[in-house]
Amino acid sequence: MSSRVLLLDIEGTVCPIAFVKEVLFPFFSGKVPSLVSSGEPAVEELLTQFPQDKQQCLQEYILELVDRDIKDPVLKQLQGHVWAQGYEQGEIKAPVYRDAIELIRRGGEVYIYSSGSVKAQKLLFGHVADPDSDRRLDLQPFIRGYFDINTSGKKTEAESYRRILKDMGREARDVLFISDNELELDAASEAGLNTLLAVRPGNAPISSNKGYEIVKDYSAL
Ligand SMILES: CSCCC(=O)C(=O)COP(=O)(O)O
Ligand SMILES: [Mg+2]
Repeated sequence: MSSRVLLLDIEGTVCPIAFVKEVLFPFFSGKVPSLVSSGEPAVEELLTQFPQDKQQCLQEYILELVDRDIKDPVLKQLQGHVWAQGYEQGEIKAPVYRDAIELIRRGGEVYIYSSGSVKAQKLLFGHVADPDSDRRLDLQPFIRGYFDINTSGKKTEAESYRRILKDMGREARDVLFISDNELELDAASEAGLNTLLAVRPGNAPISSNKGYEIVKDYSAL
């Protein structure tokens, strides 16, 4: 398995779901009032992409998207913009699992595919909490490429994985996709990728009837 190209999900696969739901999302939600009134051109440009009938109640609309964990491409870009401040000011560090850090550092071909924007992904892997000190680790040099719902489409659609393979210039049989989400594995399998179901502490219970091979520890990969 070590020669395979790896395509890794983030939330529930390389870091705990709680980091996204209890740290990143609340950090963003707390900044929404100042975000919508910031007048920053880049932010304004994104806000205008939300539906016309939501323009009068943008704050409530954005907070509802976050609460319902809607994978909206505009929301994901706004989140990346806000999280940048948190990472750069040292308020946020990403608790990537120790065995995921080792897997990524091992020097194989590693790609990331997350609903979080490419900008948010680069921030996360550039600001990883060192499990052995209070320093931060930068894993970006070990990652070949990043894919998100803007670059490649929804993670639950096979076509998205076909686009990713084309961008990587790889055959499906050479790529191993690891995710905690069986719907994502369904789509990746339909596109012909190899798959593993990540089972980590804090993940939602898995449905027992799909039969995906499970991985609980990445040290054997
Ligand atoms: C780039 S970290 C933020 C992750 C995020 O916003 C999210 O919605 C989680 O999606 P994933 O596809 O990584 O499960
Ligand atoms: Mg996930």
